[in-house]
Amino acid sequence: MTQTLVIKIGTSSLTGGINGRLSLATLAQLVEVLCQLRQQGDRVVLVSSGAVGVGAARLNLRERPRQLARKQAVAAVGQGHLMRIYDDLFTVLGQPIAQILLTRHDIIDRQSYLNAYNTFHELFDLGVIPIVNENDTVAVDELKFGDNDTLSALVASLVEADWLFLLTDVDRLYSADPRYQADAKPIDRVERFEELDALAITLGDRGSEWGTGGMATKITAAKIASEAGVRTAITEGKFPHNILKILGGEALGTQFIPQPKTINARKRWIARALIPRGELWLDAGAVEAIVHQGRSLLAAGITQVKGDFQAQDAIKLCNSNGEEIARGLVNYNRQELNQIQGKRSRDIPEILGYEGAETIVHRDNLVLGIKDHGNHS
Ligand SMILES: Nc1ncnc2c1ncn2[C@@H]1O[C@H](COP(=O)(O)OP(=O)(O)O)[C@@H](O)[C@H]1O
Ligand SMILES: N[C@@H](CCC(=O)OP(=O)(O)O)C(=O)O
Repeated sequence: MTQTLVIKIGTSSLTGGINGRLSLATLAQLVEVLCQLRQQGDRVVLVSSGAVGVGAARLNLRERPRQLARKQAVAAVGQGHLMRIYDDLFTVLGQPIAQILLTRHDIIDRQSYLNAYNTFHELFDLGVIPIVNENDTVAVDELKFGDNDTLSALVASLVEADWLFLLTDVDRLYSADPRYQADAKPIDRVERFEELDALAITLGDRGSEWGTGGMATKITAAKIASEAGVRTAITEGKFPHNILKILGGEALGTQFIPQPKTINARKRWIARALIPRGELWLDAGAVEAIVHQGRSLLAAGITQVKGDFQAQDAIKLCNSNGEEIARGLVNYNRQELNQIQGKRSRDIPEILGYEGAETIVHRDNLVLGIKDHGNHS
């Protein structure tokens, strides 16, 4: 059976050894495994970090640059170098590759998102392995993925992958960072994310010296992927053959069981690809109408408006305690909502002086049961 596989390799696995230089053995084995999967007929996407790390090594920098402009410049050096190495290795095995650099903005913009979808599918048809990274050189600070774990999960959701592999420098998730707690317990399988909350895992906020996200961003990625029906495995990048073993059914690494897909691709994009720009707090009647009766949100049930947003931005819908109960695309901007919150729909044209949408968030643009990810600490 043909499968779609997204494999993400972190900086910590790509660069090892002396002075953070590229770990050639790992790269060569990874390339071999990916070519094997391609030859079996699978569709393969590689999400590769390393632009900043490789750029820094190329420029003989001793530590990861912190300042944005410097990081962007170093990434520009590293990305080209990294692709050249990938192209050399894949060419040895006759495998064509492509470079796809994405920014958060490309994912937020529906048209760019759909274009990216079409490009991935054309590349699959052509038998190419796309290699994805964040377009670090142009990404603006407040609109960055920052770590490639989240990016890889959004790519897995976009291409409707069967599997997401997160290759890192530990063999699996533990109850605590194994670098500091020798007795940390390994976690092999996660059926439901509530189990992780119950285990009270400690993840830290930063990974190894060159990595960015640590385990917290990997869990967030696994949640996003799982919601999109994608099975996720965290495993050690040093042993790329583990990918084949896991696909063959071996219980290696930490494997996250996907949830049944309950929302369509467009609603997944609203819920996870977009960044909410504001909040609408609702009274009990409005909560009941949207949660239990599947209705659109009308102005009458809005009690508070927060944030600064434009029409068609994503916003959070919250109950009277401020807990998020849904997310959606809003039909009015902040100033308009200040005027019409709590008002009857039929009075809106007179208040605003023009005919607007009847609903504030239409039910086709509304996603229920949303929880903010990444609340592990
Ligand atoms: N609970 C945990 N289980 C496993 N590893 C953890 C945990 N908490 C923190 N870590 C650390 O996360 C690191 C991997 O993250 P990171 O360096 O960002 O990797 P990558 O570059 O692969 O994204 C590991 O080296 C490990 O020390
Ligand atoms: N886009 C960045 C990724 C940053 C990064 O280090 O990510 P990761 O190693 O996956 O935690 C790069 O290529 O350097």
